[in-house]
Amino acid sequence: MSLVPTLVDCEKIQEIQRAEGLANILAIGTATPSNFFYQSDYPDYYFRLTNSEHMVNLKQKFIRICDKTLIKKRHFFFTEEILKENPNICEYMAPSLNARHDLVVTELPKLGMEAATIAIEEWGLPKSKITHLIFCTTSCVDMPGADYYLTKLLELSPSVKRFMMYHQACCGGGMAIPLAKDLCENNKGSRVLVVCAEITAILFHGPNENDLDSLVGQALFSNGASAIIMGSDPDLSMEHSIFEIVTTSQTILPNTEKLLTIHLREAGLTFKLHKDIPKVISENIEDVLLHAFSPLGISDWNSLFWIVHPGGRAILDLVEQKLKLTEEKFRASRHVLSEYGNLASASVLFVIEEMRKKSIKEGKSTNGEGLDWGVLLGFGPGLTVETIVLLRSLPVSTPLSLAS
Ligand SMILES: CC(C)(COP(=O)(O)OP(=O)(O)OC[C@H]1O[C@@H](n2cnc3c(N)ncnc32)[C@H](O)[C@@H]1OP(=O)(O)O)[C@@H](O)C(=O)NCCC(=O)NCCSC(=O)/C=C/c1ccc(O)cc1
Repeated sequence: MSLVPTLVDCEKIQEIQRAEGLANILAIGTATPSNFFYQSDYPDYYFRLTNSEHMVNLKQKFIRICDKTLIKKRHFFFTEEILKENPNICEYMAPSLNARHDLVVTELPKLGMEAATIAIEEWGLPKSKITHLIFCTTSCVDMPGADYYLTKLLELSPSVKRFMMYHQACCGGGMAIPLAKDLCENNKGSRVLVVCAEITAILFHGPNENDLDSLVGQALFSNGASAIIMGSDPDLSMEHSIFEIVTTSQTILPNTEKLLTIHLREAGLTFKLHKDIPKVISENIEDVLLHAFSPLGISDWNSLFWIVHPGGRAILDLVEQKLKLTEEKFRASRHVLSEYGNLASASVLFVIEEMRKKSIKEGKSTNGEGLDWGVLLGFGPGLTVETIVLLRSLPVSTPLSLAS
């Protein structure tokens, strides 16, 4: 008798491996370093710390940029003490990659663990049920990676299947969800922990008159971690479904590869943020949405709830104007931008959490501000990638950890 499985057997095996339902978000956690600055105080701190007080005009420009961001505060891992011990990190483009990496590599999994622990606690099931881990960051590159150290810190099973997503920048969160969805839907019973953590110390640079893009970045980026647990076919006697992930898609915008570029150099991450990024995103956004939503017969953008990467105030303003959205549609994204700044890959999960929390607080009928359908948008480097995740928001059920 042959021991080689027949084609029919293989199909059966494949069928058994697949989940029945769509992937769901089952729990969320967020964390930030305790050290933070109010945006209004940041220009004084930044120019003093980098010994740049003599650049009077540039400081005035930085004050104007900070003011226009509509960011209220940002959390940072780097304290004044750490920066003073590492003057090369403050000096514009001085070789400093080793020092940055040595600081970030050990701290990043710890920050990720804080967010993951909150998500696991909310989920309420034993950690041994986590089958996959996706760790996403643009803050360092190392081996073994942050996924490995987080597995050890959380005491997950050594046979958890790990995926490390490096350097996807701001679309990282939006890219991790489609990967987790595929894992959930193709592996019956799997539970995927997604962690996005950023300690953007890797791109902290002193000011320079010839690098205004960097100056804009110094006014935007901040540190934090977010985590979600995803799974298909939730056991509703023990698990809460927050959002169902219906479809995902990704698009490269034409002729945009020079608009947002990020390079790993001896001085850390250097980047170009073209002034036209908000305009180009807004000009393309309707086509991207039509492509994603026309199969569902949805074209009234105000009928959706919106989880948009808070990349910068101007991006939110122009997209909102272009789609003729009412003011409250980007409330959750604007709130996250104001309270935390641009958290790169971790941002969109902060927005999901903010939307869910507010929906519960206001007694809405679904986690998506009382609406059934919504969209998640992430904007990434290039500007070559747009990621869209469609969500069907499920009825509000308050997890125990949020009930008080
Ligand atoms: C809040 C901004 C920065 C300023 O507001 P505004 O309404 O445009 O105001 P202004 O036009 O008056 O600009 C204020 C000043 O800033 C200058 N400026 C205005 N954008 C610029 C500019 N890209 N260049 C260089 N000068 C400028 C502008 O020229 C002006 O200078 P001045 O006339 O002397 O006051 C606004 O432009 C804005 O939100 N821009 C979008 C920012 C943006 O591209 N966000 C990034 C998306 S990508 C991302 O999220 C992640 C990247 C990432 C990267 C690395 C990682 O590790 C992880 C992640």
